[in-house]
Amino acid sequence: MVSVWEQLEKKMPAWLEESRKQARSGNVAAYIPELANASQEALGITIYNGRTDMITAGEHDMRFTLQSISKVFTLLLALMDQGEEAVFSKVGMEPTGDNFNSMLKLELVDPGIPFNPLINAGAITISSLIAGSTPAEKTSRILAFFRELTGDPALTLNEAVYRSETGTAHRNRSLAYFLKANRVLGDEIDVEEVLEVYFKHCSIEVSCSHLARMALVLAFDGTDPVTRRSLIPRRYVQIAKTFMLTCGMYNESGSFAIRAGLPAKSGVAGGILAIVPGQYGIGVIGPALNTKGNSTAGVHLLETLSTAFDWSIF
Ligand SMILES: NC(=O)CC[C@H](N)C(=O)O
Repeated sequence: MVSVWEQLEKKMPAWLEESRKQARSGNVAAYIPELANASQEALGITIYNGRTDMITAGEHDMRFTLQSISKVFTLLLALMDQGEEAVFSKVGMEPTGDNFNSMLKLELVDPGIPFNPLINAGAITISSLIAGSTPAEKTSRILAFFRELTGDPALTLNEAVYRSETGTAHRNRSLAYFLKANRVLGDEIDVEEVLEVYFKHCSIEVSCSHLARMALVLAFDGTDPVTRRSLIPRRYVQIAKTFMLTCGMYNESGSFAIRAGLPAKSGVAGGILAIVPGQYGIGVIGPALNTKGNSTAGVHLLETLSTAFDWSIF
């Protein structure tokens, strides 16, 4: 009998080329000017089971920045640093149905805390909860954690993307000042310092294999199946995976849950990290985005795979 892994290896190139056609209907993010340089037609994927070689196809070697994908892992670090109660006194647990950078509900709903840690307002709040007395110390703890998860000691920031974002992030700045006004960021917290930590973790540069490796740790409940090291408590991974399912694809999380049924997180550079629990970690890059901010071709490819192998967790 042909195994799933063998079928994946065999069929992946054709599936990838089919999904690549979807890139034409999307647009590369341009609100962070540096991201606009990415190739519209690119699509790459890496799947890892922790035992054999990774399965790769397309432009899987392409480098891109994590952007919102980093939010899952800063949430995990904040949970490890502060515990569940402290974190959820500052951010909620509900999807918004609004865009990832929306300000709307911070004003409409009382108390004005961000609805969840995966929207920008929530992730900026999470940045303020990372242990460390300076932005440099917080950033280096984040980098150390991400290096451990990817097994890559050379993982680092893309400085050009960081500078490009920090120079143009008027909306994120207003979100952060709004959080300050709502006292979600307390008196002791400097808004610019929190934003520095946030923009820096969004600018960490990866390829699909890094995403697949990070996803694999979550797929195995926080214990790296390759090194057998326990990196994250299981309870926190459970929280992160639940957020990925309900909020990870922004306000497209519902239809992605119905069509693919996998915990996943996307970023505006076009990356998607997806988990097949207990089995695989998946990393995808496709810079052309749909109107919700998700990779058009990447979403199509993940939905194709999940349907073909009945991967939905439901
Ligand atoms: N959706 C995203 O990937 C957003 C992350 C990006 N750094 C921002 O704050 O706008």
